[in-house]
Amino acid sequence: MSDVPGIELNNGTVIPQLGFGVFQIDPSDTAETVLTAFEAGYRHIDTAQMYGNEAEVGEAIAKSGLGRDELWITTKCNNSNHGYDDAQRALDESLQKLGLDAVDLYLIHWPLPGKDLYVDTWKGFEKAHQDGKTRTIGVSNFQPHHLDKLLEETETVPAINQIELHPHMQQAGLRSYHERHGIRTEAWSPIGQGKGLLDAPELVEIAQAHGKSAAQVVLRWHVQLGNIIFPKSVTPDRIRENKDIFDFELTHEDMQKIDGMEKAERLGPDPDTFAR
Ligand SMILES: NC(=O)C1=CN([C@@H]2O[C@H](COP(=O)(O)OP(=O)(O)OC[C@H]3O[C@@H](n4cnc5c(N)ncnc54)[C@H](OP(=O)(O)O)[C@@H]3O)[C@@H](O)[C@H]2O)C=CC1
Ligand SMILES: O=C1CO[C@H](CO)[C@@H](O)[C@@H]1O
Repeated sequence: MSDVPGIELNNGTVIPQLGFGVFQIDPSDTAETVLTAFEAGYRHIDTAQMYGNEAEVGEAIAKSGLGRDELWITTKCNNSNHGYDDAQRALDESLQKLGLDAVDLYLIHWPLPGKDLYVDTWKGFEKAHQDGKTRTIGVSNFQPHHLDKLLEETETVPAINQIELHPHMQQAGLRSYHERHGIRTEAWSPIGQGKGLLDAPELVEIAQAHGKSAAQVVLRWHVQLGNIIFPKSVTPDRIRENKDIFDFELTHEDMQKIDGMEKAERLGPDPDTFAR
């Protein structure tokens, strides 16, 4: 039995709240690193066509001996593949690389203001879902105005919006939009990419009080907020450490202290201008 809680989505499927992210893992290290994550008990992998390591994630899945129904695999449609037909072709390519008949979650990686094709792309996603190539469809880096347009012009409410979210970029407005519309929040760069954030005195103090690391405290803060997370690491001890977050609880005061760290400071691109 996995100790990772599941979160129910608006289509009734259940996603493991903790997964493993593989952005910036070199393809030559990916299969071994994902196998280390599987050994540590992770069952949810977050990859993307953009990351260039889907084939190696597929290699790890094949080698793991785990049943397909034990795993949650997410991938994302690359920015170069927006549009009704291209999005479906891109998913076919990802499935071939992953060695799967279907993924659990397919995401539009960025809304891409320059192209403004995300409504057509989403209709392609709806078709891919009907065709059984993905169990669930969602978006990433969407702002409320992008979501409004999908809700007005298409049939399916995204199950998930994957957005940059950590103590320095808490996204209160988007999170409450998601709650109002039954969309679950996935937090990318959940520990703020490690450096800097994890030295913050607030986190160090809370970590000492619980006998945990600052990374575990931040990940636990996400869990208690209901966010879905997939920290990345190539370091086996950290891979195990980041999963060891289900045996303690942050107090209301701890949560408030971390809430007070908000700076509205992005580490990644702004979705309203990012157009590549
Ligand atoms: N949809 C989108 O646009 C985006 C999605 N993502 C997704 O989110 C995932 C996670 O985000 P990412 O940007 O990688 O950032 P994370 O917040 O997961 O941080 C990863 C960094 O933190 C370090 N780290 C990991 N664990 C610890 C620890 N316990 N203590 C100290 N340092 C640690 C890692 O180092 P090391 O590896 O050396 O151990 C790495 O440098 C990605 O892999 C990807 O799947 C990310 C960006 C954008
Ligand atoms: O997933 C991703 C990883 O990070 C990149 C740089 O911030 C993003 O562009 C991309 O969306």
